[in-house]
Amino acid sequence: MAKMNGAVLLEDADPEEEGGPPTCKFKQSYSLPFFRYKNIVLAIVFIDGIVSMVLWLTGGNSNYFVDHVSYFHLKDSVFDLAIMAAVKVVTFAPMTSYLENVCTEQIEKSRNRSLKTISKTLHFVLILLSLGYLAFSSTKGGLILDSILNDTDYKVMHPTYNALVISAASFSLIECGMFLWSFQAMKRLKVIRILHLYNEKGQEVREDGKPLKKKVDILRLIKLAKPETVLLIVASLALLVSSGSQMVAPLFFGMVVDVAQKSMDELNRTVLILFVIYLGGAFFSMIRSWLFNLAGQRVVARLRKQLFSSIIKQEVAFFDTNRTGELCNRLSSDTQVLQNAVTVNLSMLTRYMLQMIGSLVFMFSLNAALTGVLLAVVPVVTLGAVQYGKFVKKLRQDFQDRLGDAGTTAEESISSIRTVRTFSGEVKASNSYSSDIEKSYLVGKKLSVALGLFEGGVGLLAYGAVALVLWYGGKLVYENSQDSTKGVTPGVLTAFLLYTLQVAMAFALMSSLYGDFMQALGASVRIFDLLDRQPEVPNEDGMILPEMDGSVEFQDIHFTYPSRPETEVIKGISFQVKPGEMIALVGPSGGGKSTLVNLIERFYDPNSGTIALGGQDLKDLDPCWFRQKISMVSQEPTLFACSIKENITYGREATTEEILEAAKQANADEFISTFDDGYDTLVGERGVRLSGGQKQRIAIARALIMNPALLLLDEATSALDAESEHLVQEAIDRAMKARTVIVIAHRLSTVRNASKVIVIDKGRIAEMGTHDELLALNGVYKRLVLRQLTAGAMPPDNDTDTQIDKQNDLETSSINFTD
Ligand SMILES: Nc1ncnc2c1ncn2[C@@H]1O[C@H](COP(=O)(O)OP(=O)(O)OP(=O)(O)O)[C@@H](O)[C@H]1O
Repeated sequence: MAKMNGAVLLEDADPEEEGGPPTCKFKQSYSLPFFRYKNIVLAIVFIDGIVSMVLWLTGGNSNYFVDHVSYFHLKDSVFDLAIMAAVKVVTFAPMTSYLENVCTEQIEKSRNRSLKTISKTLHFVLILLSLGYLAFSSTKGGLILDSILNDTDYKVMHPTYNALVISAASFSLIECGMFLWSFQAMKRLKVIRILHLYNEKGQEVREDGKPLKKKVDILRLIKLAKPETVLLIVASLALLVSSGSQMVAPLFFGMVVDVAQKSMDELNRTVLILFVIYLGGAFFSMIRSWLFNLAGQRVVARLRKQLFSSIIKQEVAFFDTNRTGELCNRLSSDTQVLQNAVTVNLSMLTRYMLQMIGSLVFMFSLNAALTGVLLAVVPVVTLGAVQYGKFVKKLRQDFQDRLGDAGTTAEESISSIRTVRTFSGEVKASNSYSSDIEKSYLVGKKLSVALGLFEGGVGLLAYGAVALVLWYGGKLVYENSQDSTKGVTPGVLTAFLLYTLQVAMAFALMSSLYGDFMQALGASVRIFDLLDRQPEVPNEDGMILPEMDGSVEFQDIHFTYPSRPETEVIKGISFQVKPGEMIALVGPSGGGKSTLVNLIERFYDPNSGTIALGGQDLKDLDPCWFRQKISMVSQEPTLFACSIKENITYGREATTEEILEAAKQANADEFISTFDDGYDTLVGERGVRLSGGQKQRIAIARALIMNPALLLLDEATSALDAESEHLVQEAIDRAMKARTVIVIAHRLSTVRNASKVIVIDKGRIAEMGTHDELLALNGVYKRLVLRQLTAGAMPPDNDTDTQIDKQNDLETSSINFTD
């Protein structure tokens, strides 16, 4: 058994033993909650030790102390009790800890005899010891009490010594009770222990395998601002000065009230000082606010950059399960919440705390009794605010989540505006967004009431305190007017009231900051989760081959999409593509052709089997490097919202000549030249300002400029008009020359030219061979061809060859090899 930071790892536990861990695909470990028997006992024993020592050391005078040690007497000395408390700490604390360890181990190895014996002995010794301490302290207490009552010569001890005797007896009684209960408490360990599950990457997961949300890490949250330390130090100094001015100002305010009754000169001087204090305060407030906000902006900019690079590095499967809108929300609103939390809110918190503490110090110095009246209400307000704050935090979190959902819905509709328009989906989209917003509004409504009650409640209590102070202060001013040695002057009361207002305001604002902090803590969990996430498929590191010939080999590949783990999509596929070959993948829709292409790009890793590229296992190669050697042209290429030139050079930097050459090869130069801005023409979001055929030709140019060793091609099925299709096809044919090509084929001409045709059906290779060989097989391939040729009707077998011959004349026409 191994132990780590209080957590007991059970993965090594002996499976022979009864009570061993249940078989589970995750690694398991247990930890114990903090509030448990052992820690309570330790707390009691330590408090006993500290209280006894303090009572002993602070009682009597030094002679008394020496007398007690050197001339020990059971009824006159308490030295023995102090030593007893110390001995308790050094015996009970390690023994109880050891007992807990033994009993935890016993849960897994309940038949282990030696563990049983050790735990029984420990229980027994602890009970015996505690009974002994109880007997001693109570006997001593009884004897002293008897002497006080009946022995007239008995010299009563110092009060703290008497307190020590009472405390020793009481603590011994509590400890004895605790140890008598230890059998039961240790049995409960099995029930109270917390199970932790870890996946193979060491991430803590829930039972369903999903990663467990990490707890809030406040220290890490604050560390975000570490690079701004200098800025924050200067800002904090400014904060100190501005808070200082705020703290002394009421004092001078009070003085003004008092001196106004005496002399005009003094009044002028005091008001001038007050003015200078306010001026200085305003200047430093400005510096404070500027620097804290600046630090906040820098933190959030850095955080956003880090977060985006973490998101963009994630494996493709991550984006199958995480919605774009949700991720964008993390980037925009969650980071915004954090910006305020780690800088501005932190500064406000410090400011209000300083304001509160400073004001209270001044208030005490002005009048302790008045301050006492004020402080009587503070704990009530604090407790109420904290409890209510928790409730508000939950509501805020809920509100933020629902708002996030609405944002995602809006993003989806706006980014797919063409589809929305085509299907007249505006009303549907609006309804869907409205319904999401309605849900967030319902929570928002509750939140508004809760916030209102929160602020109102805290305000009522705070200003109630002010009213109380005013009444009591008024009484003191009245007393002062009757007898100048009593009570306080009106100036002191004024200053005091201002301080009270300051404390009340600081307190109320601090409680509203509490809500903001809670919101930031919630956001930080989500942000840190994303920041820490390691992509399952790495993007860098690995071998770089001296040369890449573009050959590909699949060996018994099985694959399941992580977002749909119950369906195996590829079921044991093996094939080889030699350098320079052109392989056509054909088969019914949903058979798994695109999935094979995704696997070559290592968008996903197969469940089993190996894929070799250039003769080397794909997993050993540097993904960044090999992806440079592969180009992919899909049916519906995505362009970025920048210029044509920038789109063509997306994969690598290129000279103007290279760009022109690639565009010419891709039959794109001609139409680009007709645009006013030529290669600098902006293509719009996802290339919306271009036609389908134009987009495809730019995508081909983008692929060609990489001069790939392996070209992955998903032929366009139809969508294009004849002229456009011809231009695209010509570009594709040119692109396919002199390199290894794997094409998801939809055209008979492509298939006929292929070195090998692989028919993929339901995740398996149904047939493999040349066009002619497959036709001769008279199987799936032939049926696919014929179904297309005869518009779905199956012709009689003897007509087949004639029809194929006819079709061969129409080599350039498009064939859809789908069901
Ligand atoms: N990202 C994904 N997550 C989960 N399942 C997926 C994903 N992409 C594809 N699939 C499923 O995998 C199976 C194979 O899909 P694939 O796209 O490879 O088929 P295909 O042969 O290329 O089809 P088509 O010719 O229609 O493009 C389908 O059942 C599909 O639903």
